Amino acid sequence: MKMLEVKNLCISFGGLHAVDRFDLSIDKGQLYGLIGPNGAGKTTVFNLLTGVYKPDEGIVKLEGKDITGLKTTEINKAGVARTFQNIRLFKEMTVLDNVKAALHRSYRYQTLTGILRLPAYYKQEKAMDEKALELLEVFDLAGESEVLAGNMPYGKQRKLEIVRALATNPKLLLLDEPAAGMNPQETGELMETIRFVRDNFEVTILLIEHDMKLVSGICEELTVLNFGEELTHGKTTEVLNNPEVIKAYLGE
Ligand SMILES: Nc1ncnc2c1ncn2[C@@H]1O[C@H](COP(=O)(O)OP(=O)(O)OP(=O)(O)O)[C@@H](O)[C@H]1O
Repeated sequence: MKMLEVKNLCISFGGLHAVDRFDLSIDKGQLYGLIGPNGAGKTTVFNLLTGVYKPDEGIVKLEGKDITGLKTTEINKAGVARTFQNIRLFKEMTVLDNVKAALHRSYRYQTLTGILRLPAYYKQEKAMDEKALELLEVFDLAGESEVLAGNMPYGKQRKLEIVRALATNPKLLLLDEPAAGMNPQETGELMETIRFVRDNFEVTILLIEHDMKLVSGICEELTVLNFGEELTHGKTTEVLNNPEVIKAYLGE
């Protein structure tokens, strides 16, 4: 069974077909790329997959389960997590608390337990501390657990975003331009991190990226969007050598 199966996804804003008859099929454990020129509709696809927008038409299935049109929280619960083009961290909170905020979704105590600070509350807080630190250790961020997220270097903030997404225990991780604003060294480290995540967290990854070095370095297959429609899809090297794709990027 496919991890993600998208058929005939469509959404228009006014007269603009932002995403038009879009199909996507991703196997479990794949590292898949969604590329295309600026304004092609890539982020809109992510917004449709995560329930930010409801599609006008089409169907989205996660491991065979229809998740089309569900709310963002329901889709996250079903196993889809994402990061954003612009970093969205709680910059005034510590690195540890950022991860704990994401974990809260899976560790739910009764409101009263929290308000009255009953023993169950402390037990769960401790469990969350341990889980968050464990995750941070895996990503070599445990040493900075008490640092304010906004004070960390850019590359580490991006890494923390991925940790926060993983804290929700996803089957499918969507990364929106994870290398945006990174220097070549940070991008190189990010590629290692993404591969590591795929191999060690049993997660399937779909990423949007403009950095072709990253795309060709880690994506096994690609779909190219152009003006809201699929231009082509297939193995990464074949797609990147396709004259139509080169033309779309050069804007000829
Ligand atoms: N909420 C909205 N209302 C109106 N138009 C929108 C909305 N969201 C996206 N669009 C339009 O849909 C088109 C696709 O935008 P989108 O952000 O998905 O492109 P993209 O491929 O992610 O671009 P980039 O690579 O520059 O991030 C654009 O023309 C954009 O202006």
